Formats: sequence, C-alpha cells, structure tokens
Amino acid sequence: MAIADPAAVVPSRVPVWHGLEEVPAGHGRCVLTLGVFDGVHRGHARLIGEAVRLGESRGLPVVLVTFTPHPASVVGARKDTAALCSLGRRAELAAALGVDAICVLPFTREFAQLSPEKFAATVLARKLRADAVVVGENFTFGHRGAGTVDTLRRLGRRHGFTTFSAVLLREGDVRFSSTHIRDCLRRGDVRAATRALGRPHRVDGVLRDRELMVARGTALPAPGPYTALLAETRRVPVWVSERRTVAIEATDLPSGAVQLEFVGNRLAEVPPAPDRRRHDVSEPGRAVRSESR
Ligand SMILES: Cc1cc2nc3c(=O)[nH]c(=O)nc-3n(C[C@H](O)[C@H](O)[C@H](O)COP(=O)(O)O)c2cc1C
Ligand SMILES: Nc1ncnc2c1ncn2[C@@H]1O[C@H](COP(=O)(O)OP(=O)(O)OP(=O)(O)O)[C@@H](O)[C@H]1O
Repeated sequence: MAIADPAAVVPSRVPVWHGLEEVPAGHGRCVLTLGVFDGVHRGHARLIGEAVRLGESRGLPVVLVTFTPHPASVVGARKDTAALCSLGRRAELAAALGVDAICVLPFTREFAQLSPEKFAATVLARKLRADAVVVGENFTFGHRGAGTVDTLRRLGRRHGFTTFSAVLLREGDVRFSSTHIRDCLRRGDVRAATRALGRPHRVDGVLRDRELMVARGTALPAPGPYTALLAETRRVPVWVSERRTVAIEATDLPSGAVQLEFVGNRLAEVPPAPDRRRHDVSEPGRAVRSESR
C-alpha cells in the first residue's frame, strides 16, 4: 500500500515559494542555483556551497530553484525518476546548506514548451531578479533541453545576470548524480548510495505492525535484506519486499510516522571490503568558472 507523501509536510527552515506567484513582492536581486536536486547528493551540495559563497561575497540571498515533478517524467523520457527524497526533505537539506529560500516551479507540459530565451528573460531575470546563476556544467534548460551553460551565459549578458558553471563532482569514474544513486539502490548497494549522497539513503513512511509503508514513487533498494537505522538511533534488520514495503525484523517498535536509513547491504550480495576499491574524491578548491559581465 502506498501513502501520501508524509515528508512533504516537514517544515523547512526557510521560505518555500510554490510557483512564481508566491515570490514575495519586493523580492530583491539574488543568486540563483537551478536544477532538480533530487536527494541533494554530494555534487549538489558542492554546487549549493558555491552559490552560498557567491551570495556571501555579493551580499545577496541565495534562492534554490527546483522543478517538480521530475522533468523527465513529464516529457516522457525513458528514465527512472523514483524520488530519492520528498520535496519537503529537499528543502530541509538545501536550507541546512545555507540557501535562503526555495522556489518550486511546477514542471508542466506547458512550462516545458518555454524557450531558453523566454525562461531566462521572464523567470530568471524578471520574476526572480537573478544577479547571478550557478549551475553544473551539464545543466540544460528550455524546450527540448536546448539551452546549455553557453546559452545561459549569452542570455545572462542580455538580461543582466552573471552565469557561473561548476565542474561536476566525481569519484574515480563515477560522476555523482541522482541517476547513479538510483542505480546503486536498484542493485541493492546501499553503501555506494551512501557514498554518493554523503549520508545513508533515508525513507520516510508509516509503520504499522512492523511494516513500513512509503509514498508511491519513493526509491527503495532492491527487494531483500538490509541493515537499517530506525529513527536515527536503533539498528534493525529489515527486508524490502516485492510489494515495496519494508518489514522491520524487531520487537517493541513504535507505530506511526518514522524514518528509516539504509546503512548496510546484504553481505552475501556485495563483495567484502578488499574487493571494493576506494578513490579519493576530486574536490579542487575552487571548481567554478565564471565570466565578467
Ligand atoms: C523552461 C524549461 C523547459 C524545459 N523543456 C524541456 C523539454 O522540452 N524536454 C526535456 O527533455 N527537458 C526539458 N527541460 C528540462 C531540462 O532539460 C533539465 O532537465 C532541467 O532544467 C533540470 O536541470 P537538471 O537536469 O540539470 O537538474 C526544460 C527545463 C526548463 C527550465
Ligand atoms: N556531480 C555534480 N557536481 C556538481 N553539480 C552537479 C552534479 N550533478 C549535478 N549537478 C548540478 O546540480 C544541479 C541539479 O542537477 P540534477 O538534479 O539534474 O542532478 P543529477 O544528479 O544529474 O540528476 P539526474 O541524475 O536525475 O539527472 C544542476 O545545476 C546540475 O548541473
């Protein structure tokens, strides 16, 4: 059984504007960072960190602009878009990294038709009053994803904002991405997911009779046994079922809304430590390229 997203009601520590209509009147110039940011993984965290530093140096607030639902699910792309976290959790994680507000843009079919020019002129410059825009070097936008970082640079010069593009954070030959994390979960490798997220993959759900029910569309590890942390404290063996519920194999469990973090793989399924190579994370001190206006 699926439930309505319980974590969507988690209060964020910063304002969340649902649509451009909720951008407060009198909103001044700001630094924007753009993208889906599902899971707020380590690559996202570094990008957000660059935006926060830029905001500090310009004395401007930082607004994270995100899209929901995932654009790929609207344009019919063949891509797994299972949610690594809810919108509420996305906002909470972004707030913890120092953003001042979140702007959630409903990604509709109509919105997808906007050209890069129209999006930059109307949404970024006029409505959100961008002074600077910070994105990863692979960012695309506008109808058919036709706009690239170079397009954004050109449009920024025309509409009065500076574009900064960040080198993508990677580890060895893995580029940290939400897609990579969904792949790790599909393989049941929750430890690899933890490395990319920078924390264990967490699901929020409702616990009843030792069975945790999660919101429809939530990314769960492949069916099988794992070790998990219940409510941040209690280590418990769990079993992800084919029905996409999680059985918790312990007694004296609470009932109601709980969080579960997947911390351990099934040992039989994943090679032990010596077979699993570790790489240093490439985090060059300053990974952002900019341009002068
Ligand atoms: C105004 C706008 C229109 C878009 N239209 C399309 C589209 O027609 N087809 C598509 O595949 N993606 C479209 N996208 C999605 C982008 O290519 C991209 O996935 C999105 O901006 C999120 O960036 P990210 O994937 O780097 O997080 C559009 C994005 C924006 C902002
Ligand atoms: N590894 C990374 N390092 C730095 N920035 C990144 C990284 N991955 C994505 N970004 C940037 O973060 C923003 C949000 O990107 P997005 O949500 O598409 O990330 P993603 O992890 O690639 O997602 P997906 O795999 O679902 O496409 C974009 O500006 C994107 O360029």
